[in-house]
Amino acid sequence: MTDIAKQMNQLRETLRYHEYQYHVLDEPKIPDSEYDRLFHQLKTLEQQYPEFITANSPTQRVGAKPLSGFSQIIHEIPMLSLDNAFSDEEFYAFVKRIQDRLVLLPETLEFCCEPKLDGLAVSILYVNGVLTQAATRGDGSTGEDITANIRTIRNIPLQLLTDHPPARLEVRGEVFMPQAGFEKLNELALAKGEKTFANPRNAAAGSLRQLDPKITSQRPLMLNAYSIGIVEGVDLPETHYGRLQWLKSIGIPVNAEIQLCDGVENVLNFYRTIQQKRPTLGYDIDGTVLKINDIALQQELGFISKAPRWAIAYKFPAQEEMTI
Ligand SMILES: NC(=O)n1nc(-c2ccco2)nc1N
Repeated sequence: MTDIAKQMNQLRETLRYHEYQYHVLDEPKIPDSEYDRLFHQLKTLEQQYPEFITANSPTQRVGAKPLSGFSQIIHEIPMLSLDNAFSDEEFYAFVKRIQDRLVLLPETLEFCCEPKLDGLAVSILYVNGVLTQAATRGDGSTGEDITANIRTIRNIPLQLLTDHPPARLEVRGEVFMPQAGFEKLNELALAKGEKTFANPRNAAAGSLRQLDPKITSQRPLMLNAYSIGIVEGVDLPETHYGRLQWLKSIGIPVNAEIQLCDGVENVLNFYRTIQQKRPTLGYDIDGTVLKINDIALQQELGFISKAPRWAIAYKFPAQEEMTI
């Protein structure tokens, strides 16, 4: 490989490292200006030596041309929906159903507790560590191919940060728009006499459904992963929390509020703590998702038709609708 090509690959690795530090660990090691300088340096070299451009270079996030439409993708593993609870009593009933079903009941039940992000569920497939395909949840069995738009989301890595990537890894998570970005987008739209969005969830959905990736690329979208679908060629941790930590270690952003809670009272404390923090999070949530942490127990409990027996969305009381 020529020295130029080596220099370009080195720049790509450096940029990927700093993207990880900034977007996943929230611990930037360099100022944005230095990142922009490195990015511009790589962009310039790629313009001078286009033969050395790689598909997953950090400069290749925005697709060339708009699509004429979205093709359909069938989910190999259906994307499940969640049963809801709206009170402590309904959560207790959910736990009792679990206790009644488990053959060997552990002393206490450990839950992985997560904020329930109010965005759009997506599925992102990495083949040998490279972002290859992405789809909306759709009806749970079939979704729309939004690969070109997902590639433009800055905190989603175009390739996994590991020397031993799994043959296939499907990351499932929520794409959302932070409130600050939503307000700025609506101000811009108002100033340009364009339509505004009623709420960040609609703004995220509208941005992901753009046929032109250049438009999506200008929208302040983020992903937080919350589960794994297809996985081949790697031994995963045996707990849900352990799997989320593993995703984070290979470059996938995971929500910072996620906690392990042992026993029902600690789970309810988490619910109330997140409810209190809700106005300060900077993004919309509509409750929490409380999951049995042990994978073997999840598998023993299985699903009722589409929803899992091992997880429940405990929602907050409806807020008065926002008026724009
Ligand atoms: N929306 C959201 O934040 N979700 N959704 C799940 C989920 C849906 C199905 C299994 O897990 N988990 C979280 N944190």
